[in-house]
Amino acid sequence: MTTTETDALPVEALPVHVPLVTEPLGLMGSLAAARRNLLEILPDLAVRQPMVSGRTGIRWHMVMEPAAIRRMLLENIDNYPKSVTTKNLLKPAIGDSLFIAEGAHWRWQRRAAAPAFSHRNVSALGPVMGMAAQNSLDRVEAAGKRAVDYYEEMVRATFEVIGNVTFSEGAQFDPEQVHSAIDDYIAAAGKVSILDMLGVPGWVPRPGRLLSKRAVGEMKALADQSVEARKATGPGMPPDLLDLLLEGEDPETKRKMNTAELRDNLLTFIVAGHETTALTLSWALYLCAFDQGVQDRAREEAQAVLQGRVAEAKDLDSLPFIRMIVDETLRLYPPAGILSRTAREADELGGREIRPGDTVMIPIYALHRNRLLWDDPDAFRPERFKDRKEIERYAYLPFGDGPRICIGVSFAVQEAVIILATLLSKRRFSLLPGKAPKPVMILTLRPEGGVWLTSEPA
Ligand code: HEM
Repeated sequence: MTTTETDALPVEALPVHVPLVTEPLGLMGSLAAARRNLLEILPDLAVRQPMVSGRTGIRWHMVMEPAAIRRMLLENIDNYPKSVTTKNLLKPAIGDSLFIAEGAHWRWQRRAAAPAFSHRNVSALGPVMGMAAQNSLDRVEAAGKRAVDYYEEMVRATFEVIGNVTFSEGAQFDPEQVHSAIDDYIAAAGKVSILDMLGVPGWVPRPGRLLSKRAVGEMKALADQSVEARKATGPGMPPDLLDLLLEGEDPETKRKMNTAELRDNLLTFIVAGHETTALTLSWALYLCAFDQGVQDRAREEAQAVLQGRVAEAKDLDSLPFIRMIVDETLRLYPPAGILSRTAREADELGGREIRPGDTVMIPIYALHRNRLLWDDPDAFRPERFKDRKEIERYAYLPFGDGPRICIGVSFAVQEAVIILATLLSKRRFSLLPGKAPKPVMILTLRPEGGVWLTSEPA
């Protein structure tokens, strides 16, 4: 790692980051780099300029200018549907669900699913999140002084949450099986997407297609079982995500989801929801171990509010510093590191010509570290989020924005704050020397090698 001239801090004072490329890589170089780590194809210019354009088989643009991003995600959204690549990649797994659908088919699904994610309904899921936090704490305490990989631990905790709010207890399903099916799929699909994104022709063989087919079949069968079982048993009290989705109806067209649509959306929530939140949590724990001063302050806040109990949804407003840590973690390590769109018609973004068919990317990782938009962008400073009004809206996009903004924002933030506050109130986390995680992006931005930390009673 090197220091750049605009980094005000010496490199050892900065949490892990990836050196971006300063020389053009060419097609073969890009391919090789992209297979290892998508962040390694990001040009260094992307953190210094408002826009970077190029051609590797197809014309592409990376947009880091807030006004141009606003145009893509809001004002001229119809011109920038999710890229063909994203759709081809995800459709076999999650059908034409909320994440992928466009136009009227997207709108009615969004309206039908929205109530399930309202503040009131998400708050009611607090106890499920608290239980997962307690179970995670129990495992961490049982490990004693032994180092634990918190990436794996957090995947386990968030999968417990999403599993409990979507799958019926009656359905014969094994969480480990669903999880490994999703993991296999993502691993295989990630390799495919990179080739597609760079415009490599369709005849070049893509690895892993067979594997992903099997994994997809397993996932679908499990989700179908769950929907049918819940239809038979009826809703629980309070209703969980699956109950609310079963009840969900588009207020305009009165349309309700059939079993296949329910299943596809359920899988969407599982795929979109659990690993992203686990990544946020594991990177947050890494950052707290990296900066013990921040960790101490967070612990004081958590202990004062929780008084020895597990965090609940109602505590969220009383845990502002923990929330700032979550926000700053999502800035430094946004789980969805790159959003990709395909231009439908000619347009202009940031003064540049956009042609129909161009790939237009918002590299969130680079946007969040752009020198024109952030002070000391590579430094970990939760305080920047003290006053949210100070943050330029289209410069900070961990959840996207506009009509297609993540439907699960409050779900994810509530879950992350509950689990982080509970863990920090009871344990002190420290880095394991020589085991720094490396930010690697395939589909999501993961800590390669895991987040290995030791912990002791706080
Ligand atoms: C920290 C955790 C999360 C992050 C960082 C995240 C990030 C994102 C981003 C960036 C998008 C927009 C993608 C685009 O515009 O191309 C998105 C959309 C979406 N997310 Fe999340 N997400 C998280 C958690 C969740 C959870 C917990 C759920 C559900 C339980 C969820 C469900 C969805 C769905 C369904 C969409 C598509 C919405 C639409 O197009 O109408 N996400 N997410």
